[in-house]
Amino acid sequence: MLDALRAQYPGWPQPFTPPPPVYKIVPIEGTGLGMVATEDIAGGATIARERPIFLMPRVIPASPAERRRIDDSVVRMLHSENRRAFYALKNAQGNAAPSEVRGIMGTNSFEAGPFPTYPARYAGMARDMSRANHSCSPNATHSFDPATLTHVLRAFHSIRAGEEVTISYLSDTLVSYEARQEELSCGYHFKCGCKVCRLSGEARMVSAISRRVIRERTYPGPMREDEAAFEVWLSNAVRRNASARDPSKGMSLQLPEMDALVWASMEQEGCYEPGLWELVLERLVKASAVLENEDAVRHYAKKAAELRTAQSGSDGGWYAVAENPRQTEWWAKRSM
Ligand SMILES: C[S@@+](CC[C@H](N)C(=O)[O-])C[C@H]1O[C@@H](n2cnc3c(N)ncnc32)[C@H](O)[C@@H]1O
Repeated sequence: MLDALRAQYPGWPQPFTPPPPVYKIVPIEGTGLGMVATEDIAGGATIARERPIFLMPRVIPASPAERRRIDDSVVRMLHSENRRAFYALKNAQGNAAPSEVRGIMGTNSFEAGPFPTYPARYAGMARDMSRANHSCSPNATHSFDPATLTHVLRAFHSIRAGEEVTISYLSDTLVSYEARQEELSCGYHFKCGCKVCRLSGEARMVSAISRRVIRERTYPGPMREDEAAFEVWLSNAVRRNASARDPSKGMSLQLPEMDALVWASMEQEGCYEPGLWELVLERLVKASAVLENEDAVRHYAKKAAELRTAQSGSDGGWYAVAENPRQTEWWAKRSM
């Protein structure tokens, strides 16, 4: 695996420069320690980049006793500073874990990899990043950069100084309140009191429905329907060219309805479903360009740039669209 990494990333692991600190680790009521922004952080910006204290395959074909010996010897081999940092991390699993090392790993590890030619899933812990608490409406997301062998934390959207930086521990944030609590209670031994879980009555119902709307649009059938609906919207927009431009004729066009609803739900819930948000934003950008609404193109393209950067480290060309709405091929398509 190391040879494959060196072949793919010359000079592996490539050096990296830790970004200037924009957070501090402080006690947060009801959660132990947490990460708080010390200055305003822009959407897509890197909050932290750290090498893991150590990496370990998630699954090792070994008996429980052997696994325990392997875990303990890995931690024993660490540099004393890293060993101290590791044992200082929270063990929320206590006696429910087979050992202290496994309890700390289970509480704090992030996904690491994938590594070329090696399919195993790895877990890595980070001194600061592992202090980030959970929210069902997180403002940051974790990724792993194999080239520099670093964990990276980036902001989904702008975070104000003094705001807590949160990530999601859930395998799926779009499930119900009860299902979310169950996963967090089994895996991390806490009852979530984030702003979404504190909602009650009608507000909780609206949140649940919004999450269901997002979930439903990720299925292949609805995905095809939304793509088809956009084509219909587009041909209507082109057909109604002249009258649609003149609001006095009562023909002003709205953005494609389902895309506008799904995007509003994603923003409200802070759930940017990979594989869906970019399709939705792309259609909203195209539709806004067709309607020659420069501000709307800028707005949606900037959101796409921030999310793409947060999830992958590169904006995918969205900032160029945000800067030059009139240069997109969709601009004024109606009048062509
Ligand atoms: C990875 S640690 C996060 C850092 C931890 N708060 C600390 O003091 O080191 C995960 C643990 O933090 C606590 N925690 C994280 N998010 C929480 C939340 N939303 N509500 C309550 N406790 C939370 C739980 O004890 C959880 O098992």
